[in-house]
Formats: sequence, structure tokens, C-alpha cells
Amino acid sequence: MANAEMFKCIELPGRGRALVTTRRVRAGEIVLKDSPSLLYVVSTAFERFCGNCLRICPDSDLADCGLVKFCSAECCVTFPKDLCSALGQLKETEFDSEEENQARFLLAAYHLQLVSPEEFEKLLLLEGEGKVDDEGVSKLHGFVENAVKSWPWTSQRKLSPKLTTDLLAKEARNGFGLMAPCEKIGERSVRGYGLYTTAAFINHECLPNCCRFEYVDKPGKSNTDIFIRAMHDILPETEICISYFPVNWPYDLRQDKLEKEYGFKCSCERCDTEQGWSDGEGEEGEEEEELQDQDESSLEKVVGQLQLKASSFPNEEEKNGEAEVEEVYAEEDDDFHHAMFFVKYLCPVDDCGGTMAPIPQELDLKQEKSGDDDGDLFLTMECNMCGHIRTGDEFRKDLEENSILE
Ligand SMILES: C[S@@+](CC[C@H](N)C(=O)[O-])C[C@H]1O[C@@H](n2cnc3c(N)ncnc32)[C@H](O)[C@@H]1O
Repeated sequence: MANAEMFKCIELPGRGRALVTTRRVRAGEIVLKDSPSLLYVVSTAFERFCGNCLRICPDSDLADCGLVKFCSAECCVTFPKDLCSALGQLKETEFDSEEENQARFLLAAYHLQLVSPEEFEKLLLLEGEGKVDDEGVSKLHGFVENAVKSWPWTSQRKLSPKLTTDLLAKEARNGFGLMAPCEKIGERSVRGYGLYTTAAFINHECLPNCCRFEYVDKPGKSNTDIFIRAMHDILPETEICISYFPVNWPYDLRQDKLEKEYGFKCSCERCDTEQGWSDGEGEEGEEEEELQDQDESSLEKVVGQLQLKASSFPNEEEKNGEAEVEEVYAEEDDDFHHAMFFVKYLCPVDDCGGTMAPIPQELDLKQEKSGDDDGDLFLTMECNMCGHIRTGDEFRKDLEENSILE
């Protein structure tokens, strides 16, 4: 864990454990750098990405088990042989891709118990508890039990249906999907999942103050570390939050995901505001795709409202910095505040849906030298999905062209 002094982990009513700042955090600061306790490549991607580090590996052969590929001799040597042979037994099953992913995760988790009991104990502290009578889980547990028979088990190691269900529940609530930033939006897909035992304490917000970056294809070690970066200045004693999905998802889709997968009903300020917009759509059982269709209309509504209000937005004196801008829209209603969030932090690249955060402080120093003194409104921003960089000057021009700044 990096920057541990920047936050503490506390229990918050109705939210469980949470990370809270212990000092003022500057826009773009890396609040947390976390390394995975375990990683696994997904069933749909194992032929393209390294089973050990998730980097692209176009030309190498599949390992003996036929279910993992490696990008380098080093990754091949590092990957545990007993895990590889257990994975090979997946070929004898008729699992669908989701079941196969769960099996890949379970094998990685039980293997962690063998090689690093302390890290495994940290996984057990994460939120999530499974139901033992789930039929799908007994099928998976049966497979795992058989696949790991030859591993060097001792009496201290646990392997049980209850542990299997708990592990699956913890993975569902806490796993982070890893995909490298990709310029071709359509080509971006999850390569694998990782469990990060500190980042797992970060709660969700629909208008978050931080977002997550990863650079899986970067050279060197630690390429699967994740970085939680502050999108704007954060005051001390403030909860650090990320969005568990793209911030432009509409109300119904967000509610559905949070309730079904994370077990809570979100009643944040943004949800309160947007609740009235859904016009009764999003009944239970509605397909995710239909819910996604509302995305455009909700966002258009927000940006439309922003343009309507632009006439009352900063005058000449007010456009000189973030503090003044915040003051102006504090007087406006919630819709306007939310609209401004999207203008500032939603990636402007078509169909990207990524979140923008200022590039970390050391890079921003360059900007200071270039004389940009408009607070964090005009910092250089990086998108966490496509990697798009938006300079302060580009943003200023956009605002002016859209009559948001005169
Ligand atoms: C990744 S964990 C976050 C840490 C968790 N609070 C804990 O105690 O371990 C995700 C879980 O945190 C809780 N959670 C996250 N965001 C929340 C929110 N905005 N309101 C209430 N509960 C939330 C939910 O129970 C969710 O399943």
C-alpha cells in the first residue's frame, strides 16, 4: 500500500468499512497504489493475454495445460506448475464461460492459501458471504476439490463448500476487472480480474471523488498495480469513493447493479435527483441492454440543463478559477452541479464513458511552469479508459465554444 498516511480505514454507518482522508488531498494525487493478492485471466481472453501478468502475448504457445499462455519465459517460470495442471482439468468440464471464470478464480484463491496463508487471510476479511445450498456452487466446489487433490494439503489448509461460496461472494463484491487503456473503444475488454485487499475497502459513489487507473501493458514489474487518483481536491475526513462502473450509466442501470451485485440501495444525492427521470422504466427483470439505452437520454438531459443555465454562469471576474466557479454553481440546483461533473470529468471521446482525473502531481509541475494558474479546473486530465489526454487549454476552448465560459 502506498500513501497509507493519506487515509484511514473506518466503519461508517450503513456503508461498512470505508477509506477516509486524513489530510487534504490534491487534485491528481495518487491516493492509493495497490498490488493484487491474486489475479486470473478470463476464459474468453486466455489465448491473447498472459496468464501470469495479463500483458498481450500474441505469439507464444499455450502452456501444457492448454488453458494459459505466457508473454515471457519469466512469466512461464513464475506461474505455479500445480495451478497450471489444475487449470488443465477445466478441459474435462462443460462449464459455460462464467462458470469457467469462477473456477479459474477459485483455483487461484485456493492456491494462494497454499503459498501465502497471510494474504489468503486478508481475502477472508473482505465483504461477502455465500449461500451453501446454491446448486451452481456445489458443481464448482466438486470440480475444485477434484482438481486440487494432488496439491500438498496440510491440516491447517481449508477446502470446504462454505469456503468456496464465501470466496465466490467476496470475489463478486470486491474483484476489479483489468483492461488496459485502449484507443480503439470497441476493442477494450476485460482481460482478467484481481483482488486488491486495500482498494477493496473503497465504497461506491455515483459522483465519485476518485477514479482508478491501471497500465497493464507497461514494461517492468508491478504492471497489474492499480492507482486510485483524486479527481479534484478532497478535504480531510472525507470518504474516498470511486464509481464501480462508468459514471455515465443511467439511474436504473446503476440501481440494478448496486442492488443485485453489491447488495445495497444507493440513495446518494445524484440518485435522488435522477429518480424522477426514469418514468417508470427499469422494472425488475428488464434486460441490461434496455437499461443501457436510457444512458443517452439521461446524459443529454444533464448537458442540456447545463447549456440552459450557461447564461447565468461565470462572468468575466468569475472565470478565473475553480474556487469562484464552485461558488457560482453552489448557488444553482443539484442538476446543474451534476451536469458540471460530467462536463469536467466524463471523457469527451465518443462512446468512451471513461472518467478523467488530473495527471499526478509531478507531471502537473510542468503545467505550473507553463503558467496555468486557474486552480484544478484547467489541469491536464487523463481518461482512465481510453487514455485520452485533455489539456487545460483544450477544455477552456470547449467551454467557450459551448458558451459555458464566455
Ligand atoms: C468493495 S466493498 C467496499 C468495502 C465495504 N464497505 C467493506 O466493509 O468491506 C463493496 C461493498 O461495500 C458496501 N458499499 C459500497 N458502497 C456503498 C454505498 N455507497 N452505500 C452503502 N454501502 C456501500 C456494499 O455492501 C458493497 O457490497
